[in-house]
Amino acid sequence: MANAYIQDVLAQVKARNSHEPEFLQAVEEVLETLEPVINEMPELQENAILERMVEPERVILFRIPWVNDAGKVVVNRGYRVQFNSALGPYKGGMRFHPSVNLSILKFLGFEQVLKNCLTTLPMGGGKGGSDFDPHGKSDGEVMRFCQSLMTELYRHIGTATDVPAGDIGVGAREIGFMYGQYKRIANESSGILTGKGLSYGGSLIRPEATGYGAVYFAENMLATRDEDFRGKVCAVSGSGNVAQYCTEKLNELGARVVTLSDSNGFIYDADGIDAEKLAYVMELKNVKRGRISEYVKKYPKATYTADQRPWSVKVDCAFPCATQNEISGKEAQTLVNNGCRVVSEGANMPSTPEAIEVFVSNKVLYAPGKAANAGGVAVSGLEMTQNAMRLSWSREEVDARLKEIMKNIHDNSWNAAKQFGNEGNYVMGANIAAFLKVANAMVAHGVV
Ligand SMILES: NC(=O)C1=CN([C@@H]2O[C@H](COP(=O)(O)OP(=O)(O)OC[C@H]3O[C@@H](n4cnc5c(N)ncnc54)[C@H](OP(=O)(O)O)[C@@H]3O)[C@@H](O)[C@H]2O)C=CC1
Ligand SMILES: O=C(O)CCC(=O)C(=O)O
Repeated sequence: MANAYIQDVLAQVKARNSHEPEFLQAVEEVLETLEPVINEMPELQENAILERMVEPERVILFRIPWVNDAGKVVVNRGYRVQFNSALGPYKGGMRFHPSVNLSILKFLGFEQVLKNCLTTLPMGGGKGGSDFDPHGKSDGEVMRFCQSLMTELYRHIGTATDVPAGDIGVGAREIGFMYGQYKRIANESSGILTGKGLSYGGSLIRPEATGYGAVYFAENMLATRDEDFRGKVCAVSGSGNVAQYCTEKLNELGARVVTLSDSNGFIYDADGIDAEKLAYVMELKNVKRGRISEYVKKYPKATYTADQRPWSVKVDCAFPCATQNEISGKEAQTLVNNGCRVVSEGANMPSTPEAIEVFVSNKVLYAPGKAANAGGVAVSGLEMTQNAMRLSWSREEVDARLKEIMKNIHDNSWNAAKQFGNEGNYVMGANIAAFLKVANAMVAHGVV
């Protein structure tokens, strides 16, 4: 990379955040694709736009004391990273997972700013969460934890300030508990969170949106080669919200999904995880809160491989829908060697830099998470719109809007890559399309 301004900023980011590997990875991945625009727009350097974009506007860190079922006081750490509000209120999920730290939330917040911009809806970017692990906790423990978290967080959020949502470990149950506590403290019913239940202001299709969106994006990529999903064999990783609805949509479009996973291993079902098997997985994961290994007891023709990810299986398409850095360079090469030609990221930053290099250099139709998984936050934006209008759209209407948004993100990313001489490179296209819009808004706002 030749551009001196980008190199200077990267060096500063590394010096200042040397203990934050995921954040550095996300920033480096974006900055190294921006050279063509930085070269053409000296005003960006004059306004220190890159320096400002890599620094969160605000980071809130707080303690979350709560009482477990044994009567013991437990203290977790809570965060909200309010990264960039140039385009609208901070918007992004809350993650509950023992691995949560500032590096992970800053990488997610940084990505969220660009992702939200791609949706074309007026949303800034943020992310938050806690090192709390919901696995193995009772509903009562999860409720007390969520109430304690919101008792601090409520003063930092608002419909025009910051609107959190779900992410890993935060689904309908957790959103409900957080919403209830917000309403109680603030004495108001408002669209303060998205991903809410339908009966109290949620949007139809929000639960499905991230998984469906990743498939819609891939459908658009396949269309550039006059192909569709019929008969395609697909690997999906994870077995949570995004993986479940990704599988549902792939089934609907005629593909055969042969894998799912969790943090302990993956299942392989050569016959395909059809609608009936998927309903079993949804009950297993969302209600019983069990492990994916239990699938093979119910469907003995399938196999379970402990401590492995599903990327060794021969597939046409891969949908990483679990977590960051879940595809190494070696695994990417295995996928490509086995004939995989489409990768659409339901998760945030699931491919390592080495894996991205393998996909791009082998001309895989590769959609980075900030483009491919933007459907979730897009429908969150639509939930905010419906809340503001105090009405609800039908399933068909929201799904049609989601499809249109995913097509626009695809086309805008494609066109930006083409304009800057790298046709077919969705990494560069998505980064440039989003960056330019955020940067221009920041220039317009002056030095803030
Ligand atoms: N929900 C949403 O709307 C959006 C989510 N995303 C991203 O999609 C991904 C999945 O989120 P979501 O489905 O909502 O989360 P869920 O909590 O519903 O599911 C997460 C899944 O990923 C697995 N997983 C989590 N951590 C790891 C790990 N370290 N190694 C292997 N597997 C892991 C979980 O397994 P286990 O149960 O063993 O932990 C589980 O199967 C995340 O990257 C998230 O940031 C992106 C956009 C929007
Ligand atoms: O719906 C939202 O606000 C955020 C979803 C999210 O966390 C993400 O896009 O990674």
